[in-house]
Amino acid sequence: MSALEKAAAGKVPATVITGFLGAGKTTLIRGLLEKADGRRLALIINEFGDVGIDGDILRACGNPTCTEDDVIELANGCLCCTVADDFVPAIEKLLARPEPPEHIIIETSGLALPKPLVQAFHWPAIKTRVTVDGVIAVVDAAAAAEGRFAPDPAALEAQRDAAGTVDHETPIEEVFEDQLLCADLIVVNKTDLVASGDLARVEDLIRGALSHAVGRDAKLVRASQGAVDPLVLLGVGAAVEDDLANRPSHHDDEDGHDHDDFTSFVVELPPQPDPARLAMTLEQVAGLHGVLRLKGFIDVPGKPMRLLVQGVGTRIQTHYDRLWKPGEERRSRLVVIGETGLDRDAVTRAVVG
Ligand SMILES: Nc1nc2c(ncn2[C@@H]2O[C@H](COP(=O)(O)OP(=O)(O)OP(=O)(O)O)[C@@H](O)[C@H]2O)c(=O)[nH]1
Repeated sequence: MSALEKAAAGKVPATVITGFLGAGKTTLIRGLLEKADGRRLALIINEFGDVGIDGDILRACGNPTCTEDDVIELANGCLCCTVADDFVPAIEKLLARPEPPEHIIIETSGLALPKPLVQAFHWPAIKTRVTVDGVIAVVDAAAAAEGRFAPDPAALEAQRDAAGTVDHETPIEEVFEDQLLCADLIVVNKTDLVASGDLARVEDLIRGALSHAVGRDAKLVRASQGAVDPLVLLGVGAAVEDDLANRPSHHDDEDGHDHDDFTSFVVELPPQPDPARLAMTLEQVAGLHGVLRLKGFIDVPGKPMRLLVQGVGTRIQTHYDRLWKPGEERRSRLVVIGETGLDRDAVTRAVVG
C-alpha cells in the first residue's frame, strides 16, 4: 500500500525524531508545537535515564496545543527495547482518545536506534491504524564539526591489530550513523555555532555516512534552534515501516541490542545560590570526565523560577524556564549521561562540591 493509500485508509501518521544526545530534538519539537496551527499533535517522548526532563520542558512551554494528555513520557531506557510493555500501549492509548491525534510525534532518546522502533509499527495492534510518515534525524553541527562522530585517525592507528585490521566504529559513531541511515530528512542543526566551511565539512561527513544506504536519498536541511517549516517536517509520506530493507543498521545481525556502552545517573545537589559558578563547575567536570550530556532543574534560593540546566559536551546553558508550582518540591537534580566507565562518584563529588 502506498503512503497515499495509507492516508486514505485513515491511518494516523507518526513522525520519529531521532538524533544523538543534545542534538536539538526537543527544541525542534517545541518549534513544531508553536506552529501546529490548530492541528492535534500528540507526543511520545523517550529518554535515557529514569528522570523525565524533556516532557517537562515541553509542558513548560505553555503551549495550548500541548496539554498534559498530549504528552506521554516513556522514561528509563530505549523505546525499541520496551515495545510491548510501553510503546504499543502508549500508541493505543492515544488512538483510543475521544479525539485521536491527527499526527503523532515520537522523540527517541539520543542513544536509541530508530530502526527497531519503526519495526514496532508491524505489531498487529497498531499496524492497521498508524503509518510512519517519516524519520527525521537531527544533527548537532557543532559537535560534528568538533569531530565527535568521526573516527579519530590517531585512535584508529592505535587500534590496528596484528593482522592490520581495525574495528573503527566507536559506540558513538555507530549510534550516530544508525540514526542517519534510517532517516528521510536530516536537520543539520546549530548552524549558528559553526562557520560555513565547517558546515560544508559536516554535510560531507553526513553524506559519507549515508553512502552506506545505496538507493536512498535522504534530504539535508540546515537549521538553527531546530526551526524548520512544519510542511517540510510533516507529511513526508514515506511509509517507513514498509521500507526498512533500504535502511541498513550496524545492528542488523543482532537480536535486540543492549546499552552496555552508555551509562546515566542522577546527581542530587543542594540549592545553588550562584548559577554562573555552577555552570563553570559543570563545564570543567564535563571536560575532565568526558560527560556527553547533562540536564536538569536547579533550585536557586530566592528565585521564584526554576533554573533549567542544559549541557551538551562542555557547552553549558542555563535559563529560568518556569515558576515553581505551589507545593512543588524545589529539588535540584541533574541527569548525567556518558560512556560506560564514567566515574559516577568522582562526577558527583565534583558537582556537589
Ligand atoms: N546554539 C544553539 N543551541 C541549540 C540549538 N538547538 C538546540 N540548542 C541547545 O542545545 C541543547 C540541547 O537541546 P535539546 O533540544 O534539549 O536536545 P535533545 O536532542 O532533545 O537532547 P536529548 O533529548 O538529551 O538527546 C539545549 O541547551 C538547547 O537550547 C541551536 O540551533 N543552536
